Amino acid sequence: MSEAQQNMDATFDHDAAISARAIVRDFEAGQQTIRVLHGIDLDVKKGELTYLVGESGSGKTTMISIMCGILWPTEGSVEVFGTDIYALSDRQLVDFRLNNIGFIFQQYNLIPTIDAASNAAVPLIAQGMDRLEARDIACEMLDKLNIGDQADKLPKQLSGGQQQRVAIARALVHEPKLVVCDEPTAALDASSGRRVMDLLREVAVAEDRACIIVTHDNRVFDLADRILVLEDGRITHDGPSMPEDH
Ligand SMILES: Nc1ncnc2c1ncn2[C@@H]1O[C@H](COP(=O)(O)OP(=O)(O)OP(=O)(O)O)[C@@H](O)[C@H]1O
Repeated sequence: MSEAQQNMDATFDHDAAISARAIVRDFEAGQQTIRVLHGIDLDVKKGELTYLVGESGSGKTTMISIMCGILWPTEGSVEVFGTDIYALSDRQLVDFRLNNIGFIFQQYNLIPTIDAASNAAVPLIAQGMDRLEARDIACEMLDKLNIGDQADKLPKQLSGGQQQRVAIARALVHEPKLVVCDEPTAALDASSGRRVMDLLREVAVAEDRACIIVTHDNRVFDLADRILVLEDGRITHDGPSMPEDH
């Protein structure tokens, strides 16, 4: 192990759900290189609902994409449940994500040709579960999200908020240890938004699990255990509630 690797290793919090160190991310824009993240150190603790909050363009989506193994950092390292994810092979990383992480993104990415229950069952089927058994479990999750009666409908027959709840069911159905969400309540009214956050807490937060949520939604800020504020690619606040000047 190199000296640099040893230094990096010493600084990881191996007991965290996510431990990110010195994360830099650059994007090429024409002739220019734009630095979007400026050396972020960040731990997401098990048993907590953590929010990542910040203005549009501050780097939130970039940061969570790096933390869950779908966007390589330009510099830095990320451990998820003690595994250095960018040291894995591509195949190992795909398997790691499938078995450990549930995603809820701004675009719901539902498969248009299959119904809501089959969409929600996708992670279980990918893990090898029998289709009918997977569908039953998916229907239970749709019920918890108050859209059990929409199970047989295609995505295009659902409203935006209903499609979002199918995407949420798909993220939670295989009970992943880490749930990563980008604006999960954006398309929902206030009471549905709080219900989703309650469900995320119920399913995604436990002694050995964690959930990190990017949100602008000040209607649900009081439901977080911990709030991180990102400004221009740097963490400027880390505490149990929003800073007073926001
Ligand atoms: N693939 C890309 N190529 C070039 N620039 C990018 C790329 N992805 C993101 N950016 C830039 O990086 C910056 C941060 O983007 P990011 O989506 O992470 O912000 P955000 O805080 O999630 O914003 P929002 O709240 O609007 O979703 C923006 O200036 C964006 O234009």
